Amino acid sequence: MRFTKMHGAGNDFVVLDRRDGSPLPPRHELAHMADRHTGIGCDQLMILTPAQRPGSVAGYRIVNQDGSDAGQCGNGARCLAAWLHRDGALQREGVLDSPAGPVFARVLDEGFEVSLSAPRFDAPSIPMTGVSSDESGHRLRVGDCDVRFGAVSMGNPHVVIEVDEITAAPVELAATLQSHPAFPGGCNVGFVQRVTRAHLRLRVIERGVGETLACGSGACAAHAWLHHQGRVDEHTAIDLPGGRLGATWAGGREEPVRLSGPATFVFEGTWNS
Ligand SMILES: N[C@H](CCC[C@H](N)C(=O)O)C(=O)O
Repeated sequence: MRFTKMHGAGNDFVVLDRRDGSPLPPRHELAHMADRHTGIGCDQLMILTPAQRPGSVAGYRIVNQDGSDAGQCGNGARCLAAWLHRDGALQREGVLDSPAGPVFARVLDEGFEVSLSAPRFDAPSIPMTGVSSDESGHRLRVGDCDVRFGAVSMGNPHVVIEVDEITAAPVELAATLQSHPAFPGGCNVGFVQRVTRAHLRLRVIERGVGETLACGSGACAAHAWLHHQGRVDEHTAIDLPGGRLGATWAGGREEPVRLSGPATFVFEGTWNS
């Protein structure tokens, strides 16, 4: 089975081409491919599938390192745009059918951009239940801590916790939040430091993976949440441990969040199943 290893700001992927509609390998085999010790190693497998809508370039599915499905993956979508561009299937721009709906992909002079869905902040969209909320956000008791956070669906669930200093973020809270009954589908947990109205620092502990070097939908969620609170401008540069991403959203209810950044080819290979 041919595969391509890629990364976007250190968030790494195994890309499989199933645009011919052939069946996917079983889930345990996908998790084996993602394993960093006994497999190829990646945060997510990005699987190209046949287009679902007339005019779309391709569809895709996302499988986390632990074999679970995800509804969206911003950096993975950017890497697929780069893959399809190299393949000749995507010229300057085109639509990809993601599990969360259409994603508009664009080749930039430097890097690749995708327009993910409009952010959703309501509890059922996350999904999230049993938390106390006011206009400044949500709160949840986790052990001795009163955790205040934002919640955003980017097609996948994100908790956004603002911290004063990213190096001192209480990342150990993430595991408890991820398995908390308040989030029946689990969640990705981002810790964000607002440096200025146009510059953020972010770390994301991903559902189904652990801490990643970057998370595109997490970057969009952090930007959208802070913009929703009136605390950042329309565009932010977001520094993650693996590199810089850009997020753009001016607050329109149906306006997609745009995510830009690098998409890099690492190697091609054959997996012997
Ligand atoms: N790395 C991805 C997110 C994967 C999402 C996944 N961990 C989940 O929602 O379960 C990104 O760039 O958006």
